[in-house]
Amino acid sequence: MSLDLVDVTVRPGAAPPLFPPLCLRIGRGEVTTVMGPSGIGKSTLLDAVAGHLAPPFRLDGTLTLNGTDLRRLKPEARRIGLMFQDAVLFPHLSVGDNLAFGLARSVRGRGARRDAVEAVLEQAGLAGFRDRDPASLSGGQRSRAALMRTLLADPAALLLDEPFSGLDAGRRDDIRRFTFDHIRRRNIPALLVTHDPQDAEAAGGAVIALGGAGRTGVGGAA
Ligand SMILES: Nc1ncnc2c1ncn2[C@@H]1O[C@H](COP(=O)(O)OP(=O)(O)OP(=O)(O)O)[C@@H](O)[C@H]1O
Repeated sequence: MSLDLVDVTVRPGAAPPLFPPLCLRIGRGEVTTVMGPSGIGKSTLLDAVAGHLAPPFRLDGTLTLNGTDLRRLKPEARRIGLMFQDAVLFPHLSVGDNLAFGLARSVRGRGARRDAVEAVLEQAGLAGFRDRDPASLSGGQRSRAALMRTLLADPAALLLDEPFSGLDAGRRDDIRRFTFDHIRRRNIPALLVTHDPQDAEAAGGAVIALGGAGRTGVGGAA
């Protein structure tokens, strides 16, 4: 059970690929970090995995999640959670309704949905915040709520694009630990894009430098 990339790269139309073919195997509960210079295509790689690649970009290579060919699936069928910098909560919904918005459709019934939201609020240290306006939360509280909203959708893998860079230094350590603990607890593979070596270190998994010469890769698929 893993997220596997075999000889994956992205081409803008007929132009050369943005980066040399990448091979990665990310096991359950593991976080692999992708680093590299600005413009090399890190965010575009995440778009490709999530299924949001827009023209003129084209994907080359093989992408599988737990053995399923992701390229055959529409984005919404891939069960991939996304977490970005400056996570945004819907301003017109309460914190609890924001989280319920992410809740997997498999959780049915008002009581069950409310219980699921209460449980993650508690895990996120946000017990009692259900009816609060998102604008009344600190940056760190908002980040935790946004991560929980993503996890409530019960993703089979998680993609993180500079998720901690909008946070002040004091908060960053807490949110990092919280995020990586949750990925391990959920036992899902995660792919992290960052410029911050401390993120890579805290992630604790393989670190890939995108944009070096030749084929790039780690893990069983390399
Ligand atoms: N229409 C296009 N045709 C050709 N190249 C394009 C087109 N649109 C974007 N690009 C290039 O594709 C690359 C996409 O970069 P991307 O945002 O994925 O990089 P990144 O590594 O995430 O950068 P950063 O670290 O700055 O966020 C850039 O080099 C950009 O110039």
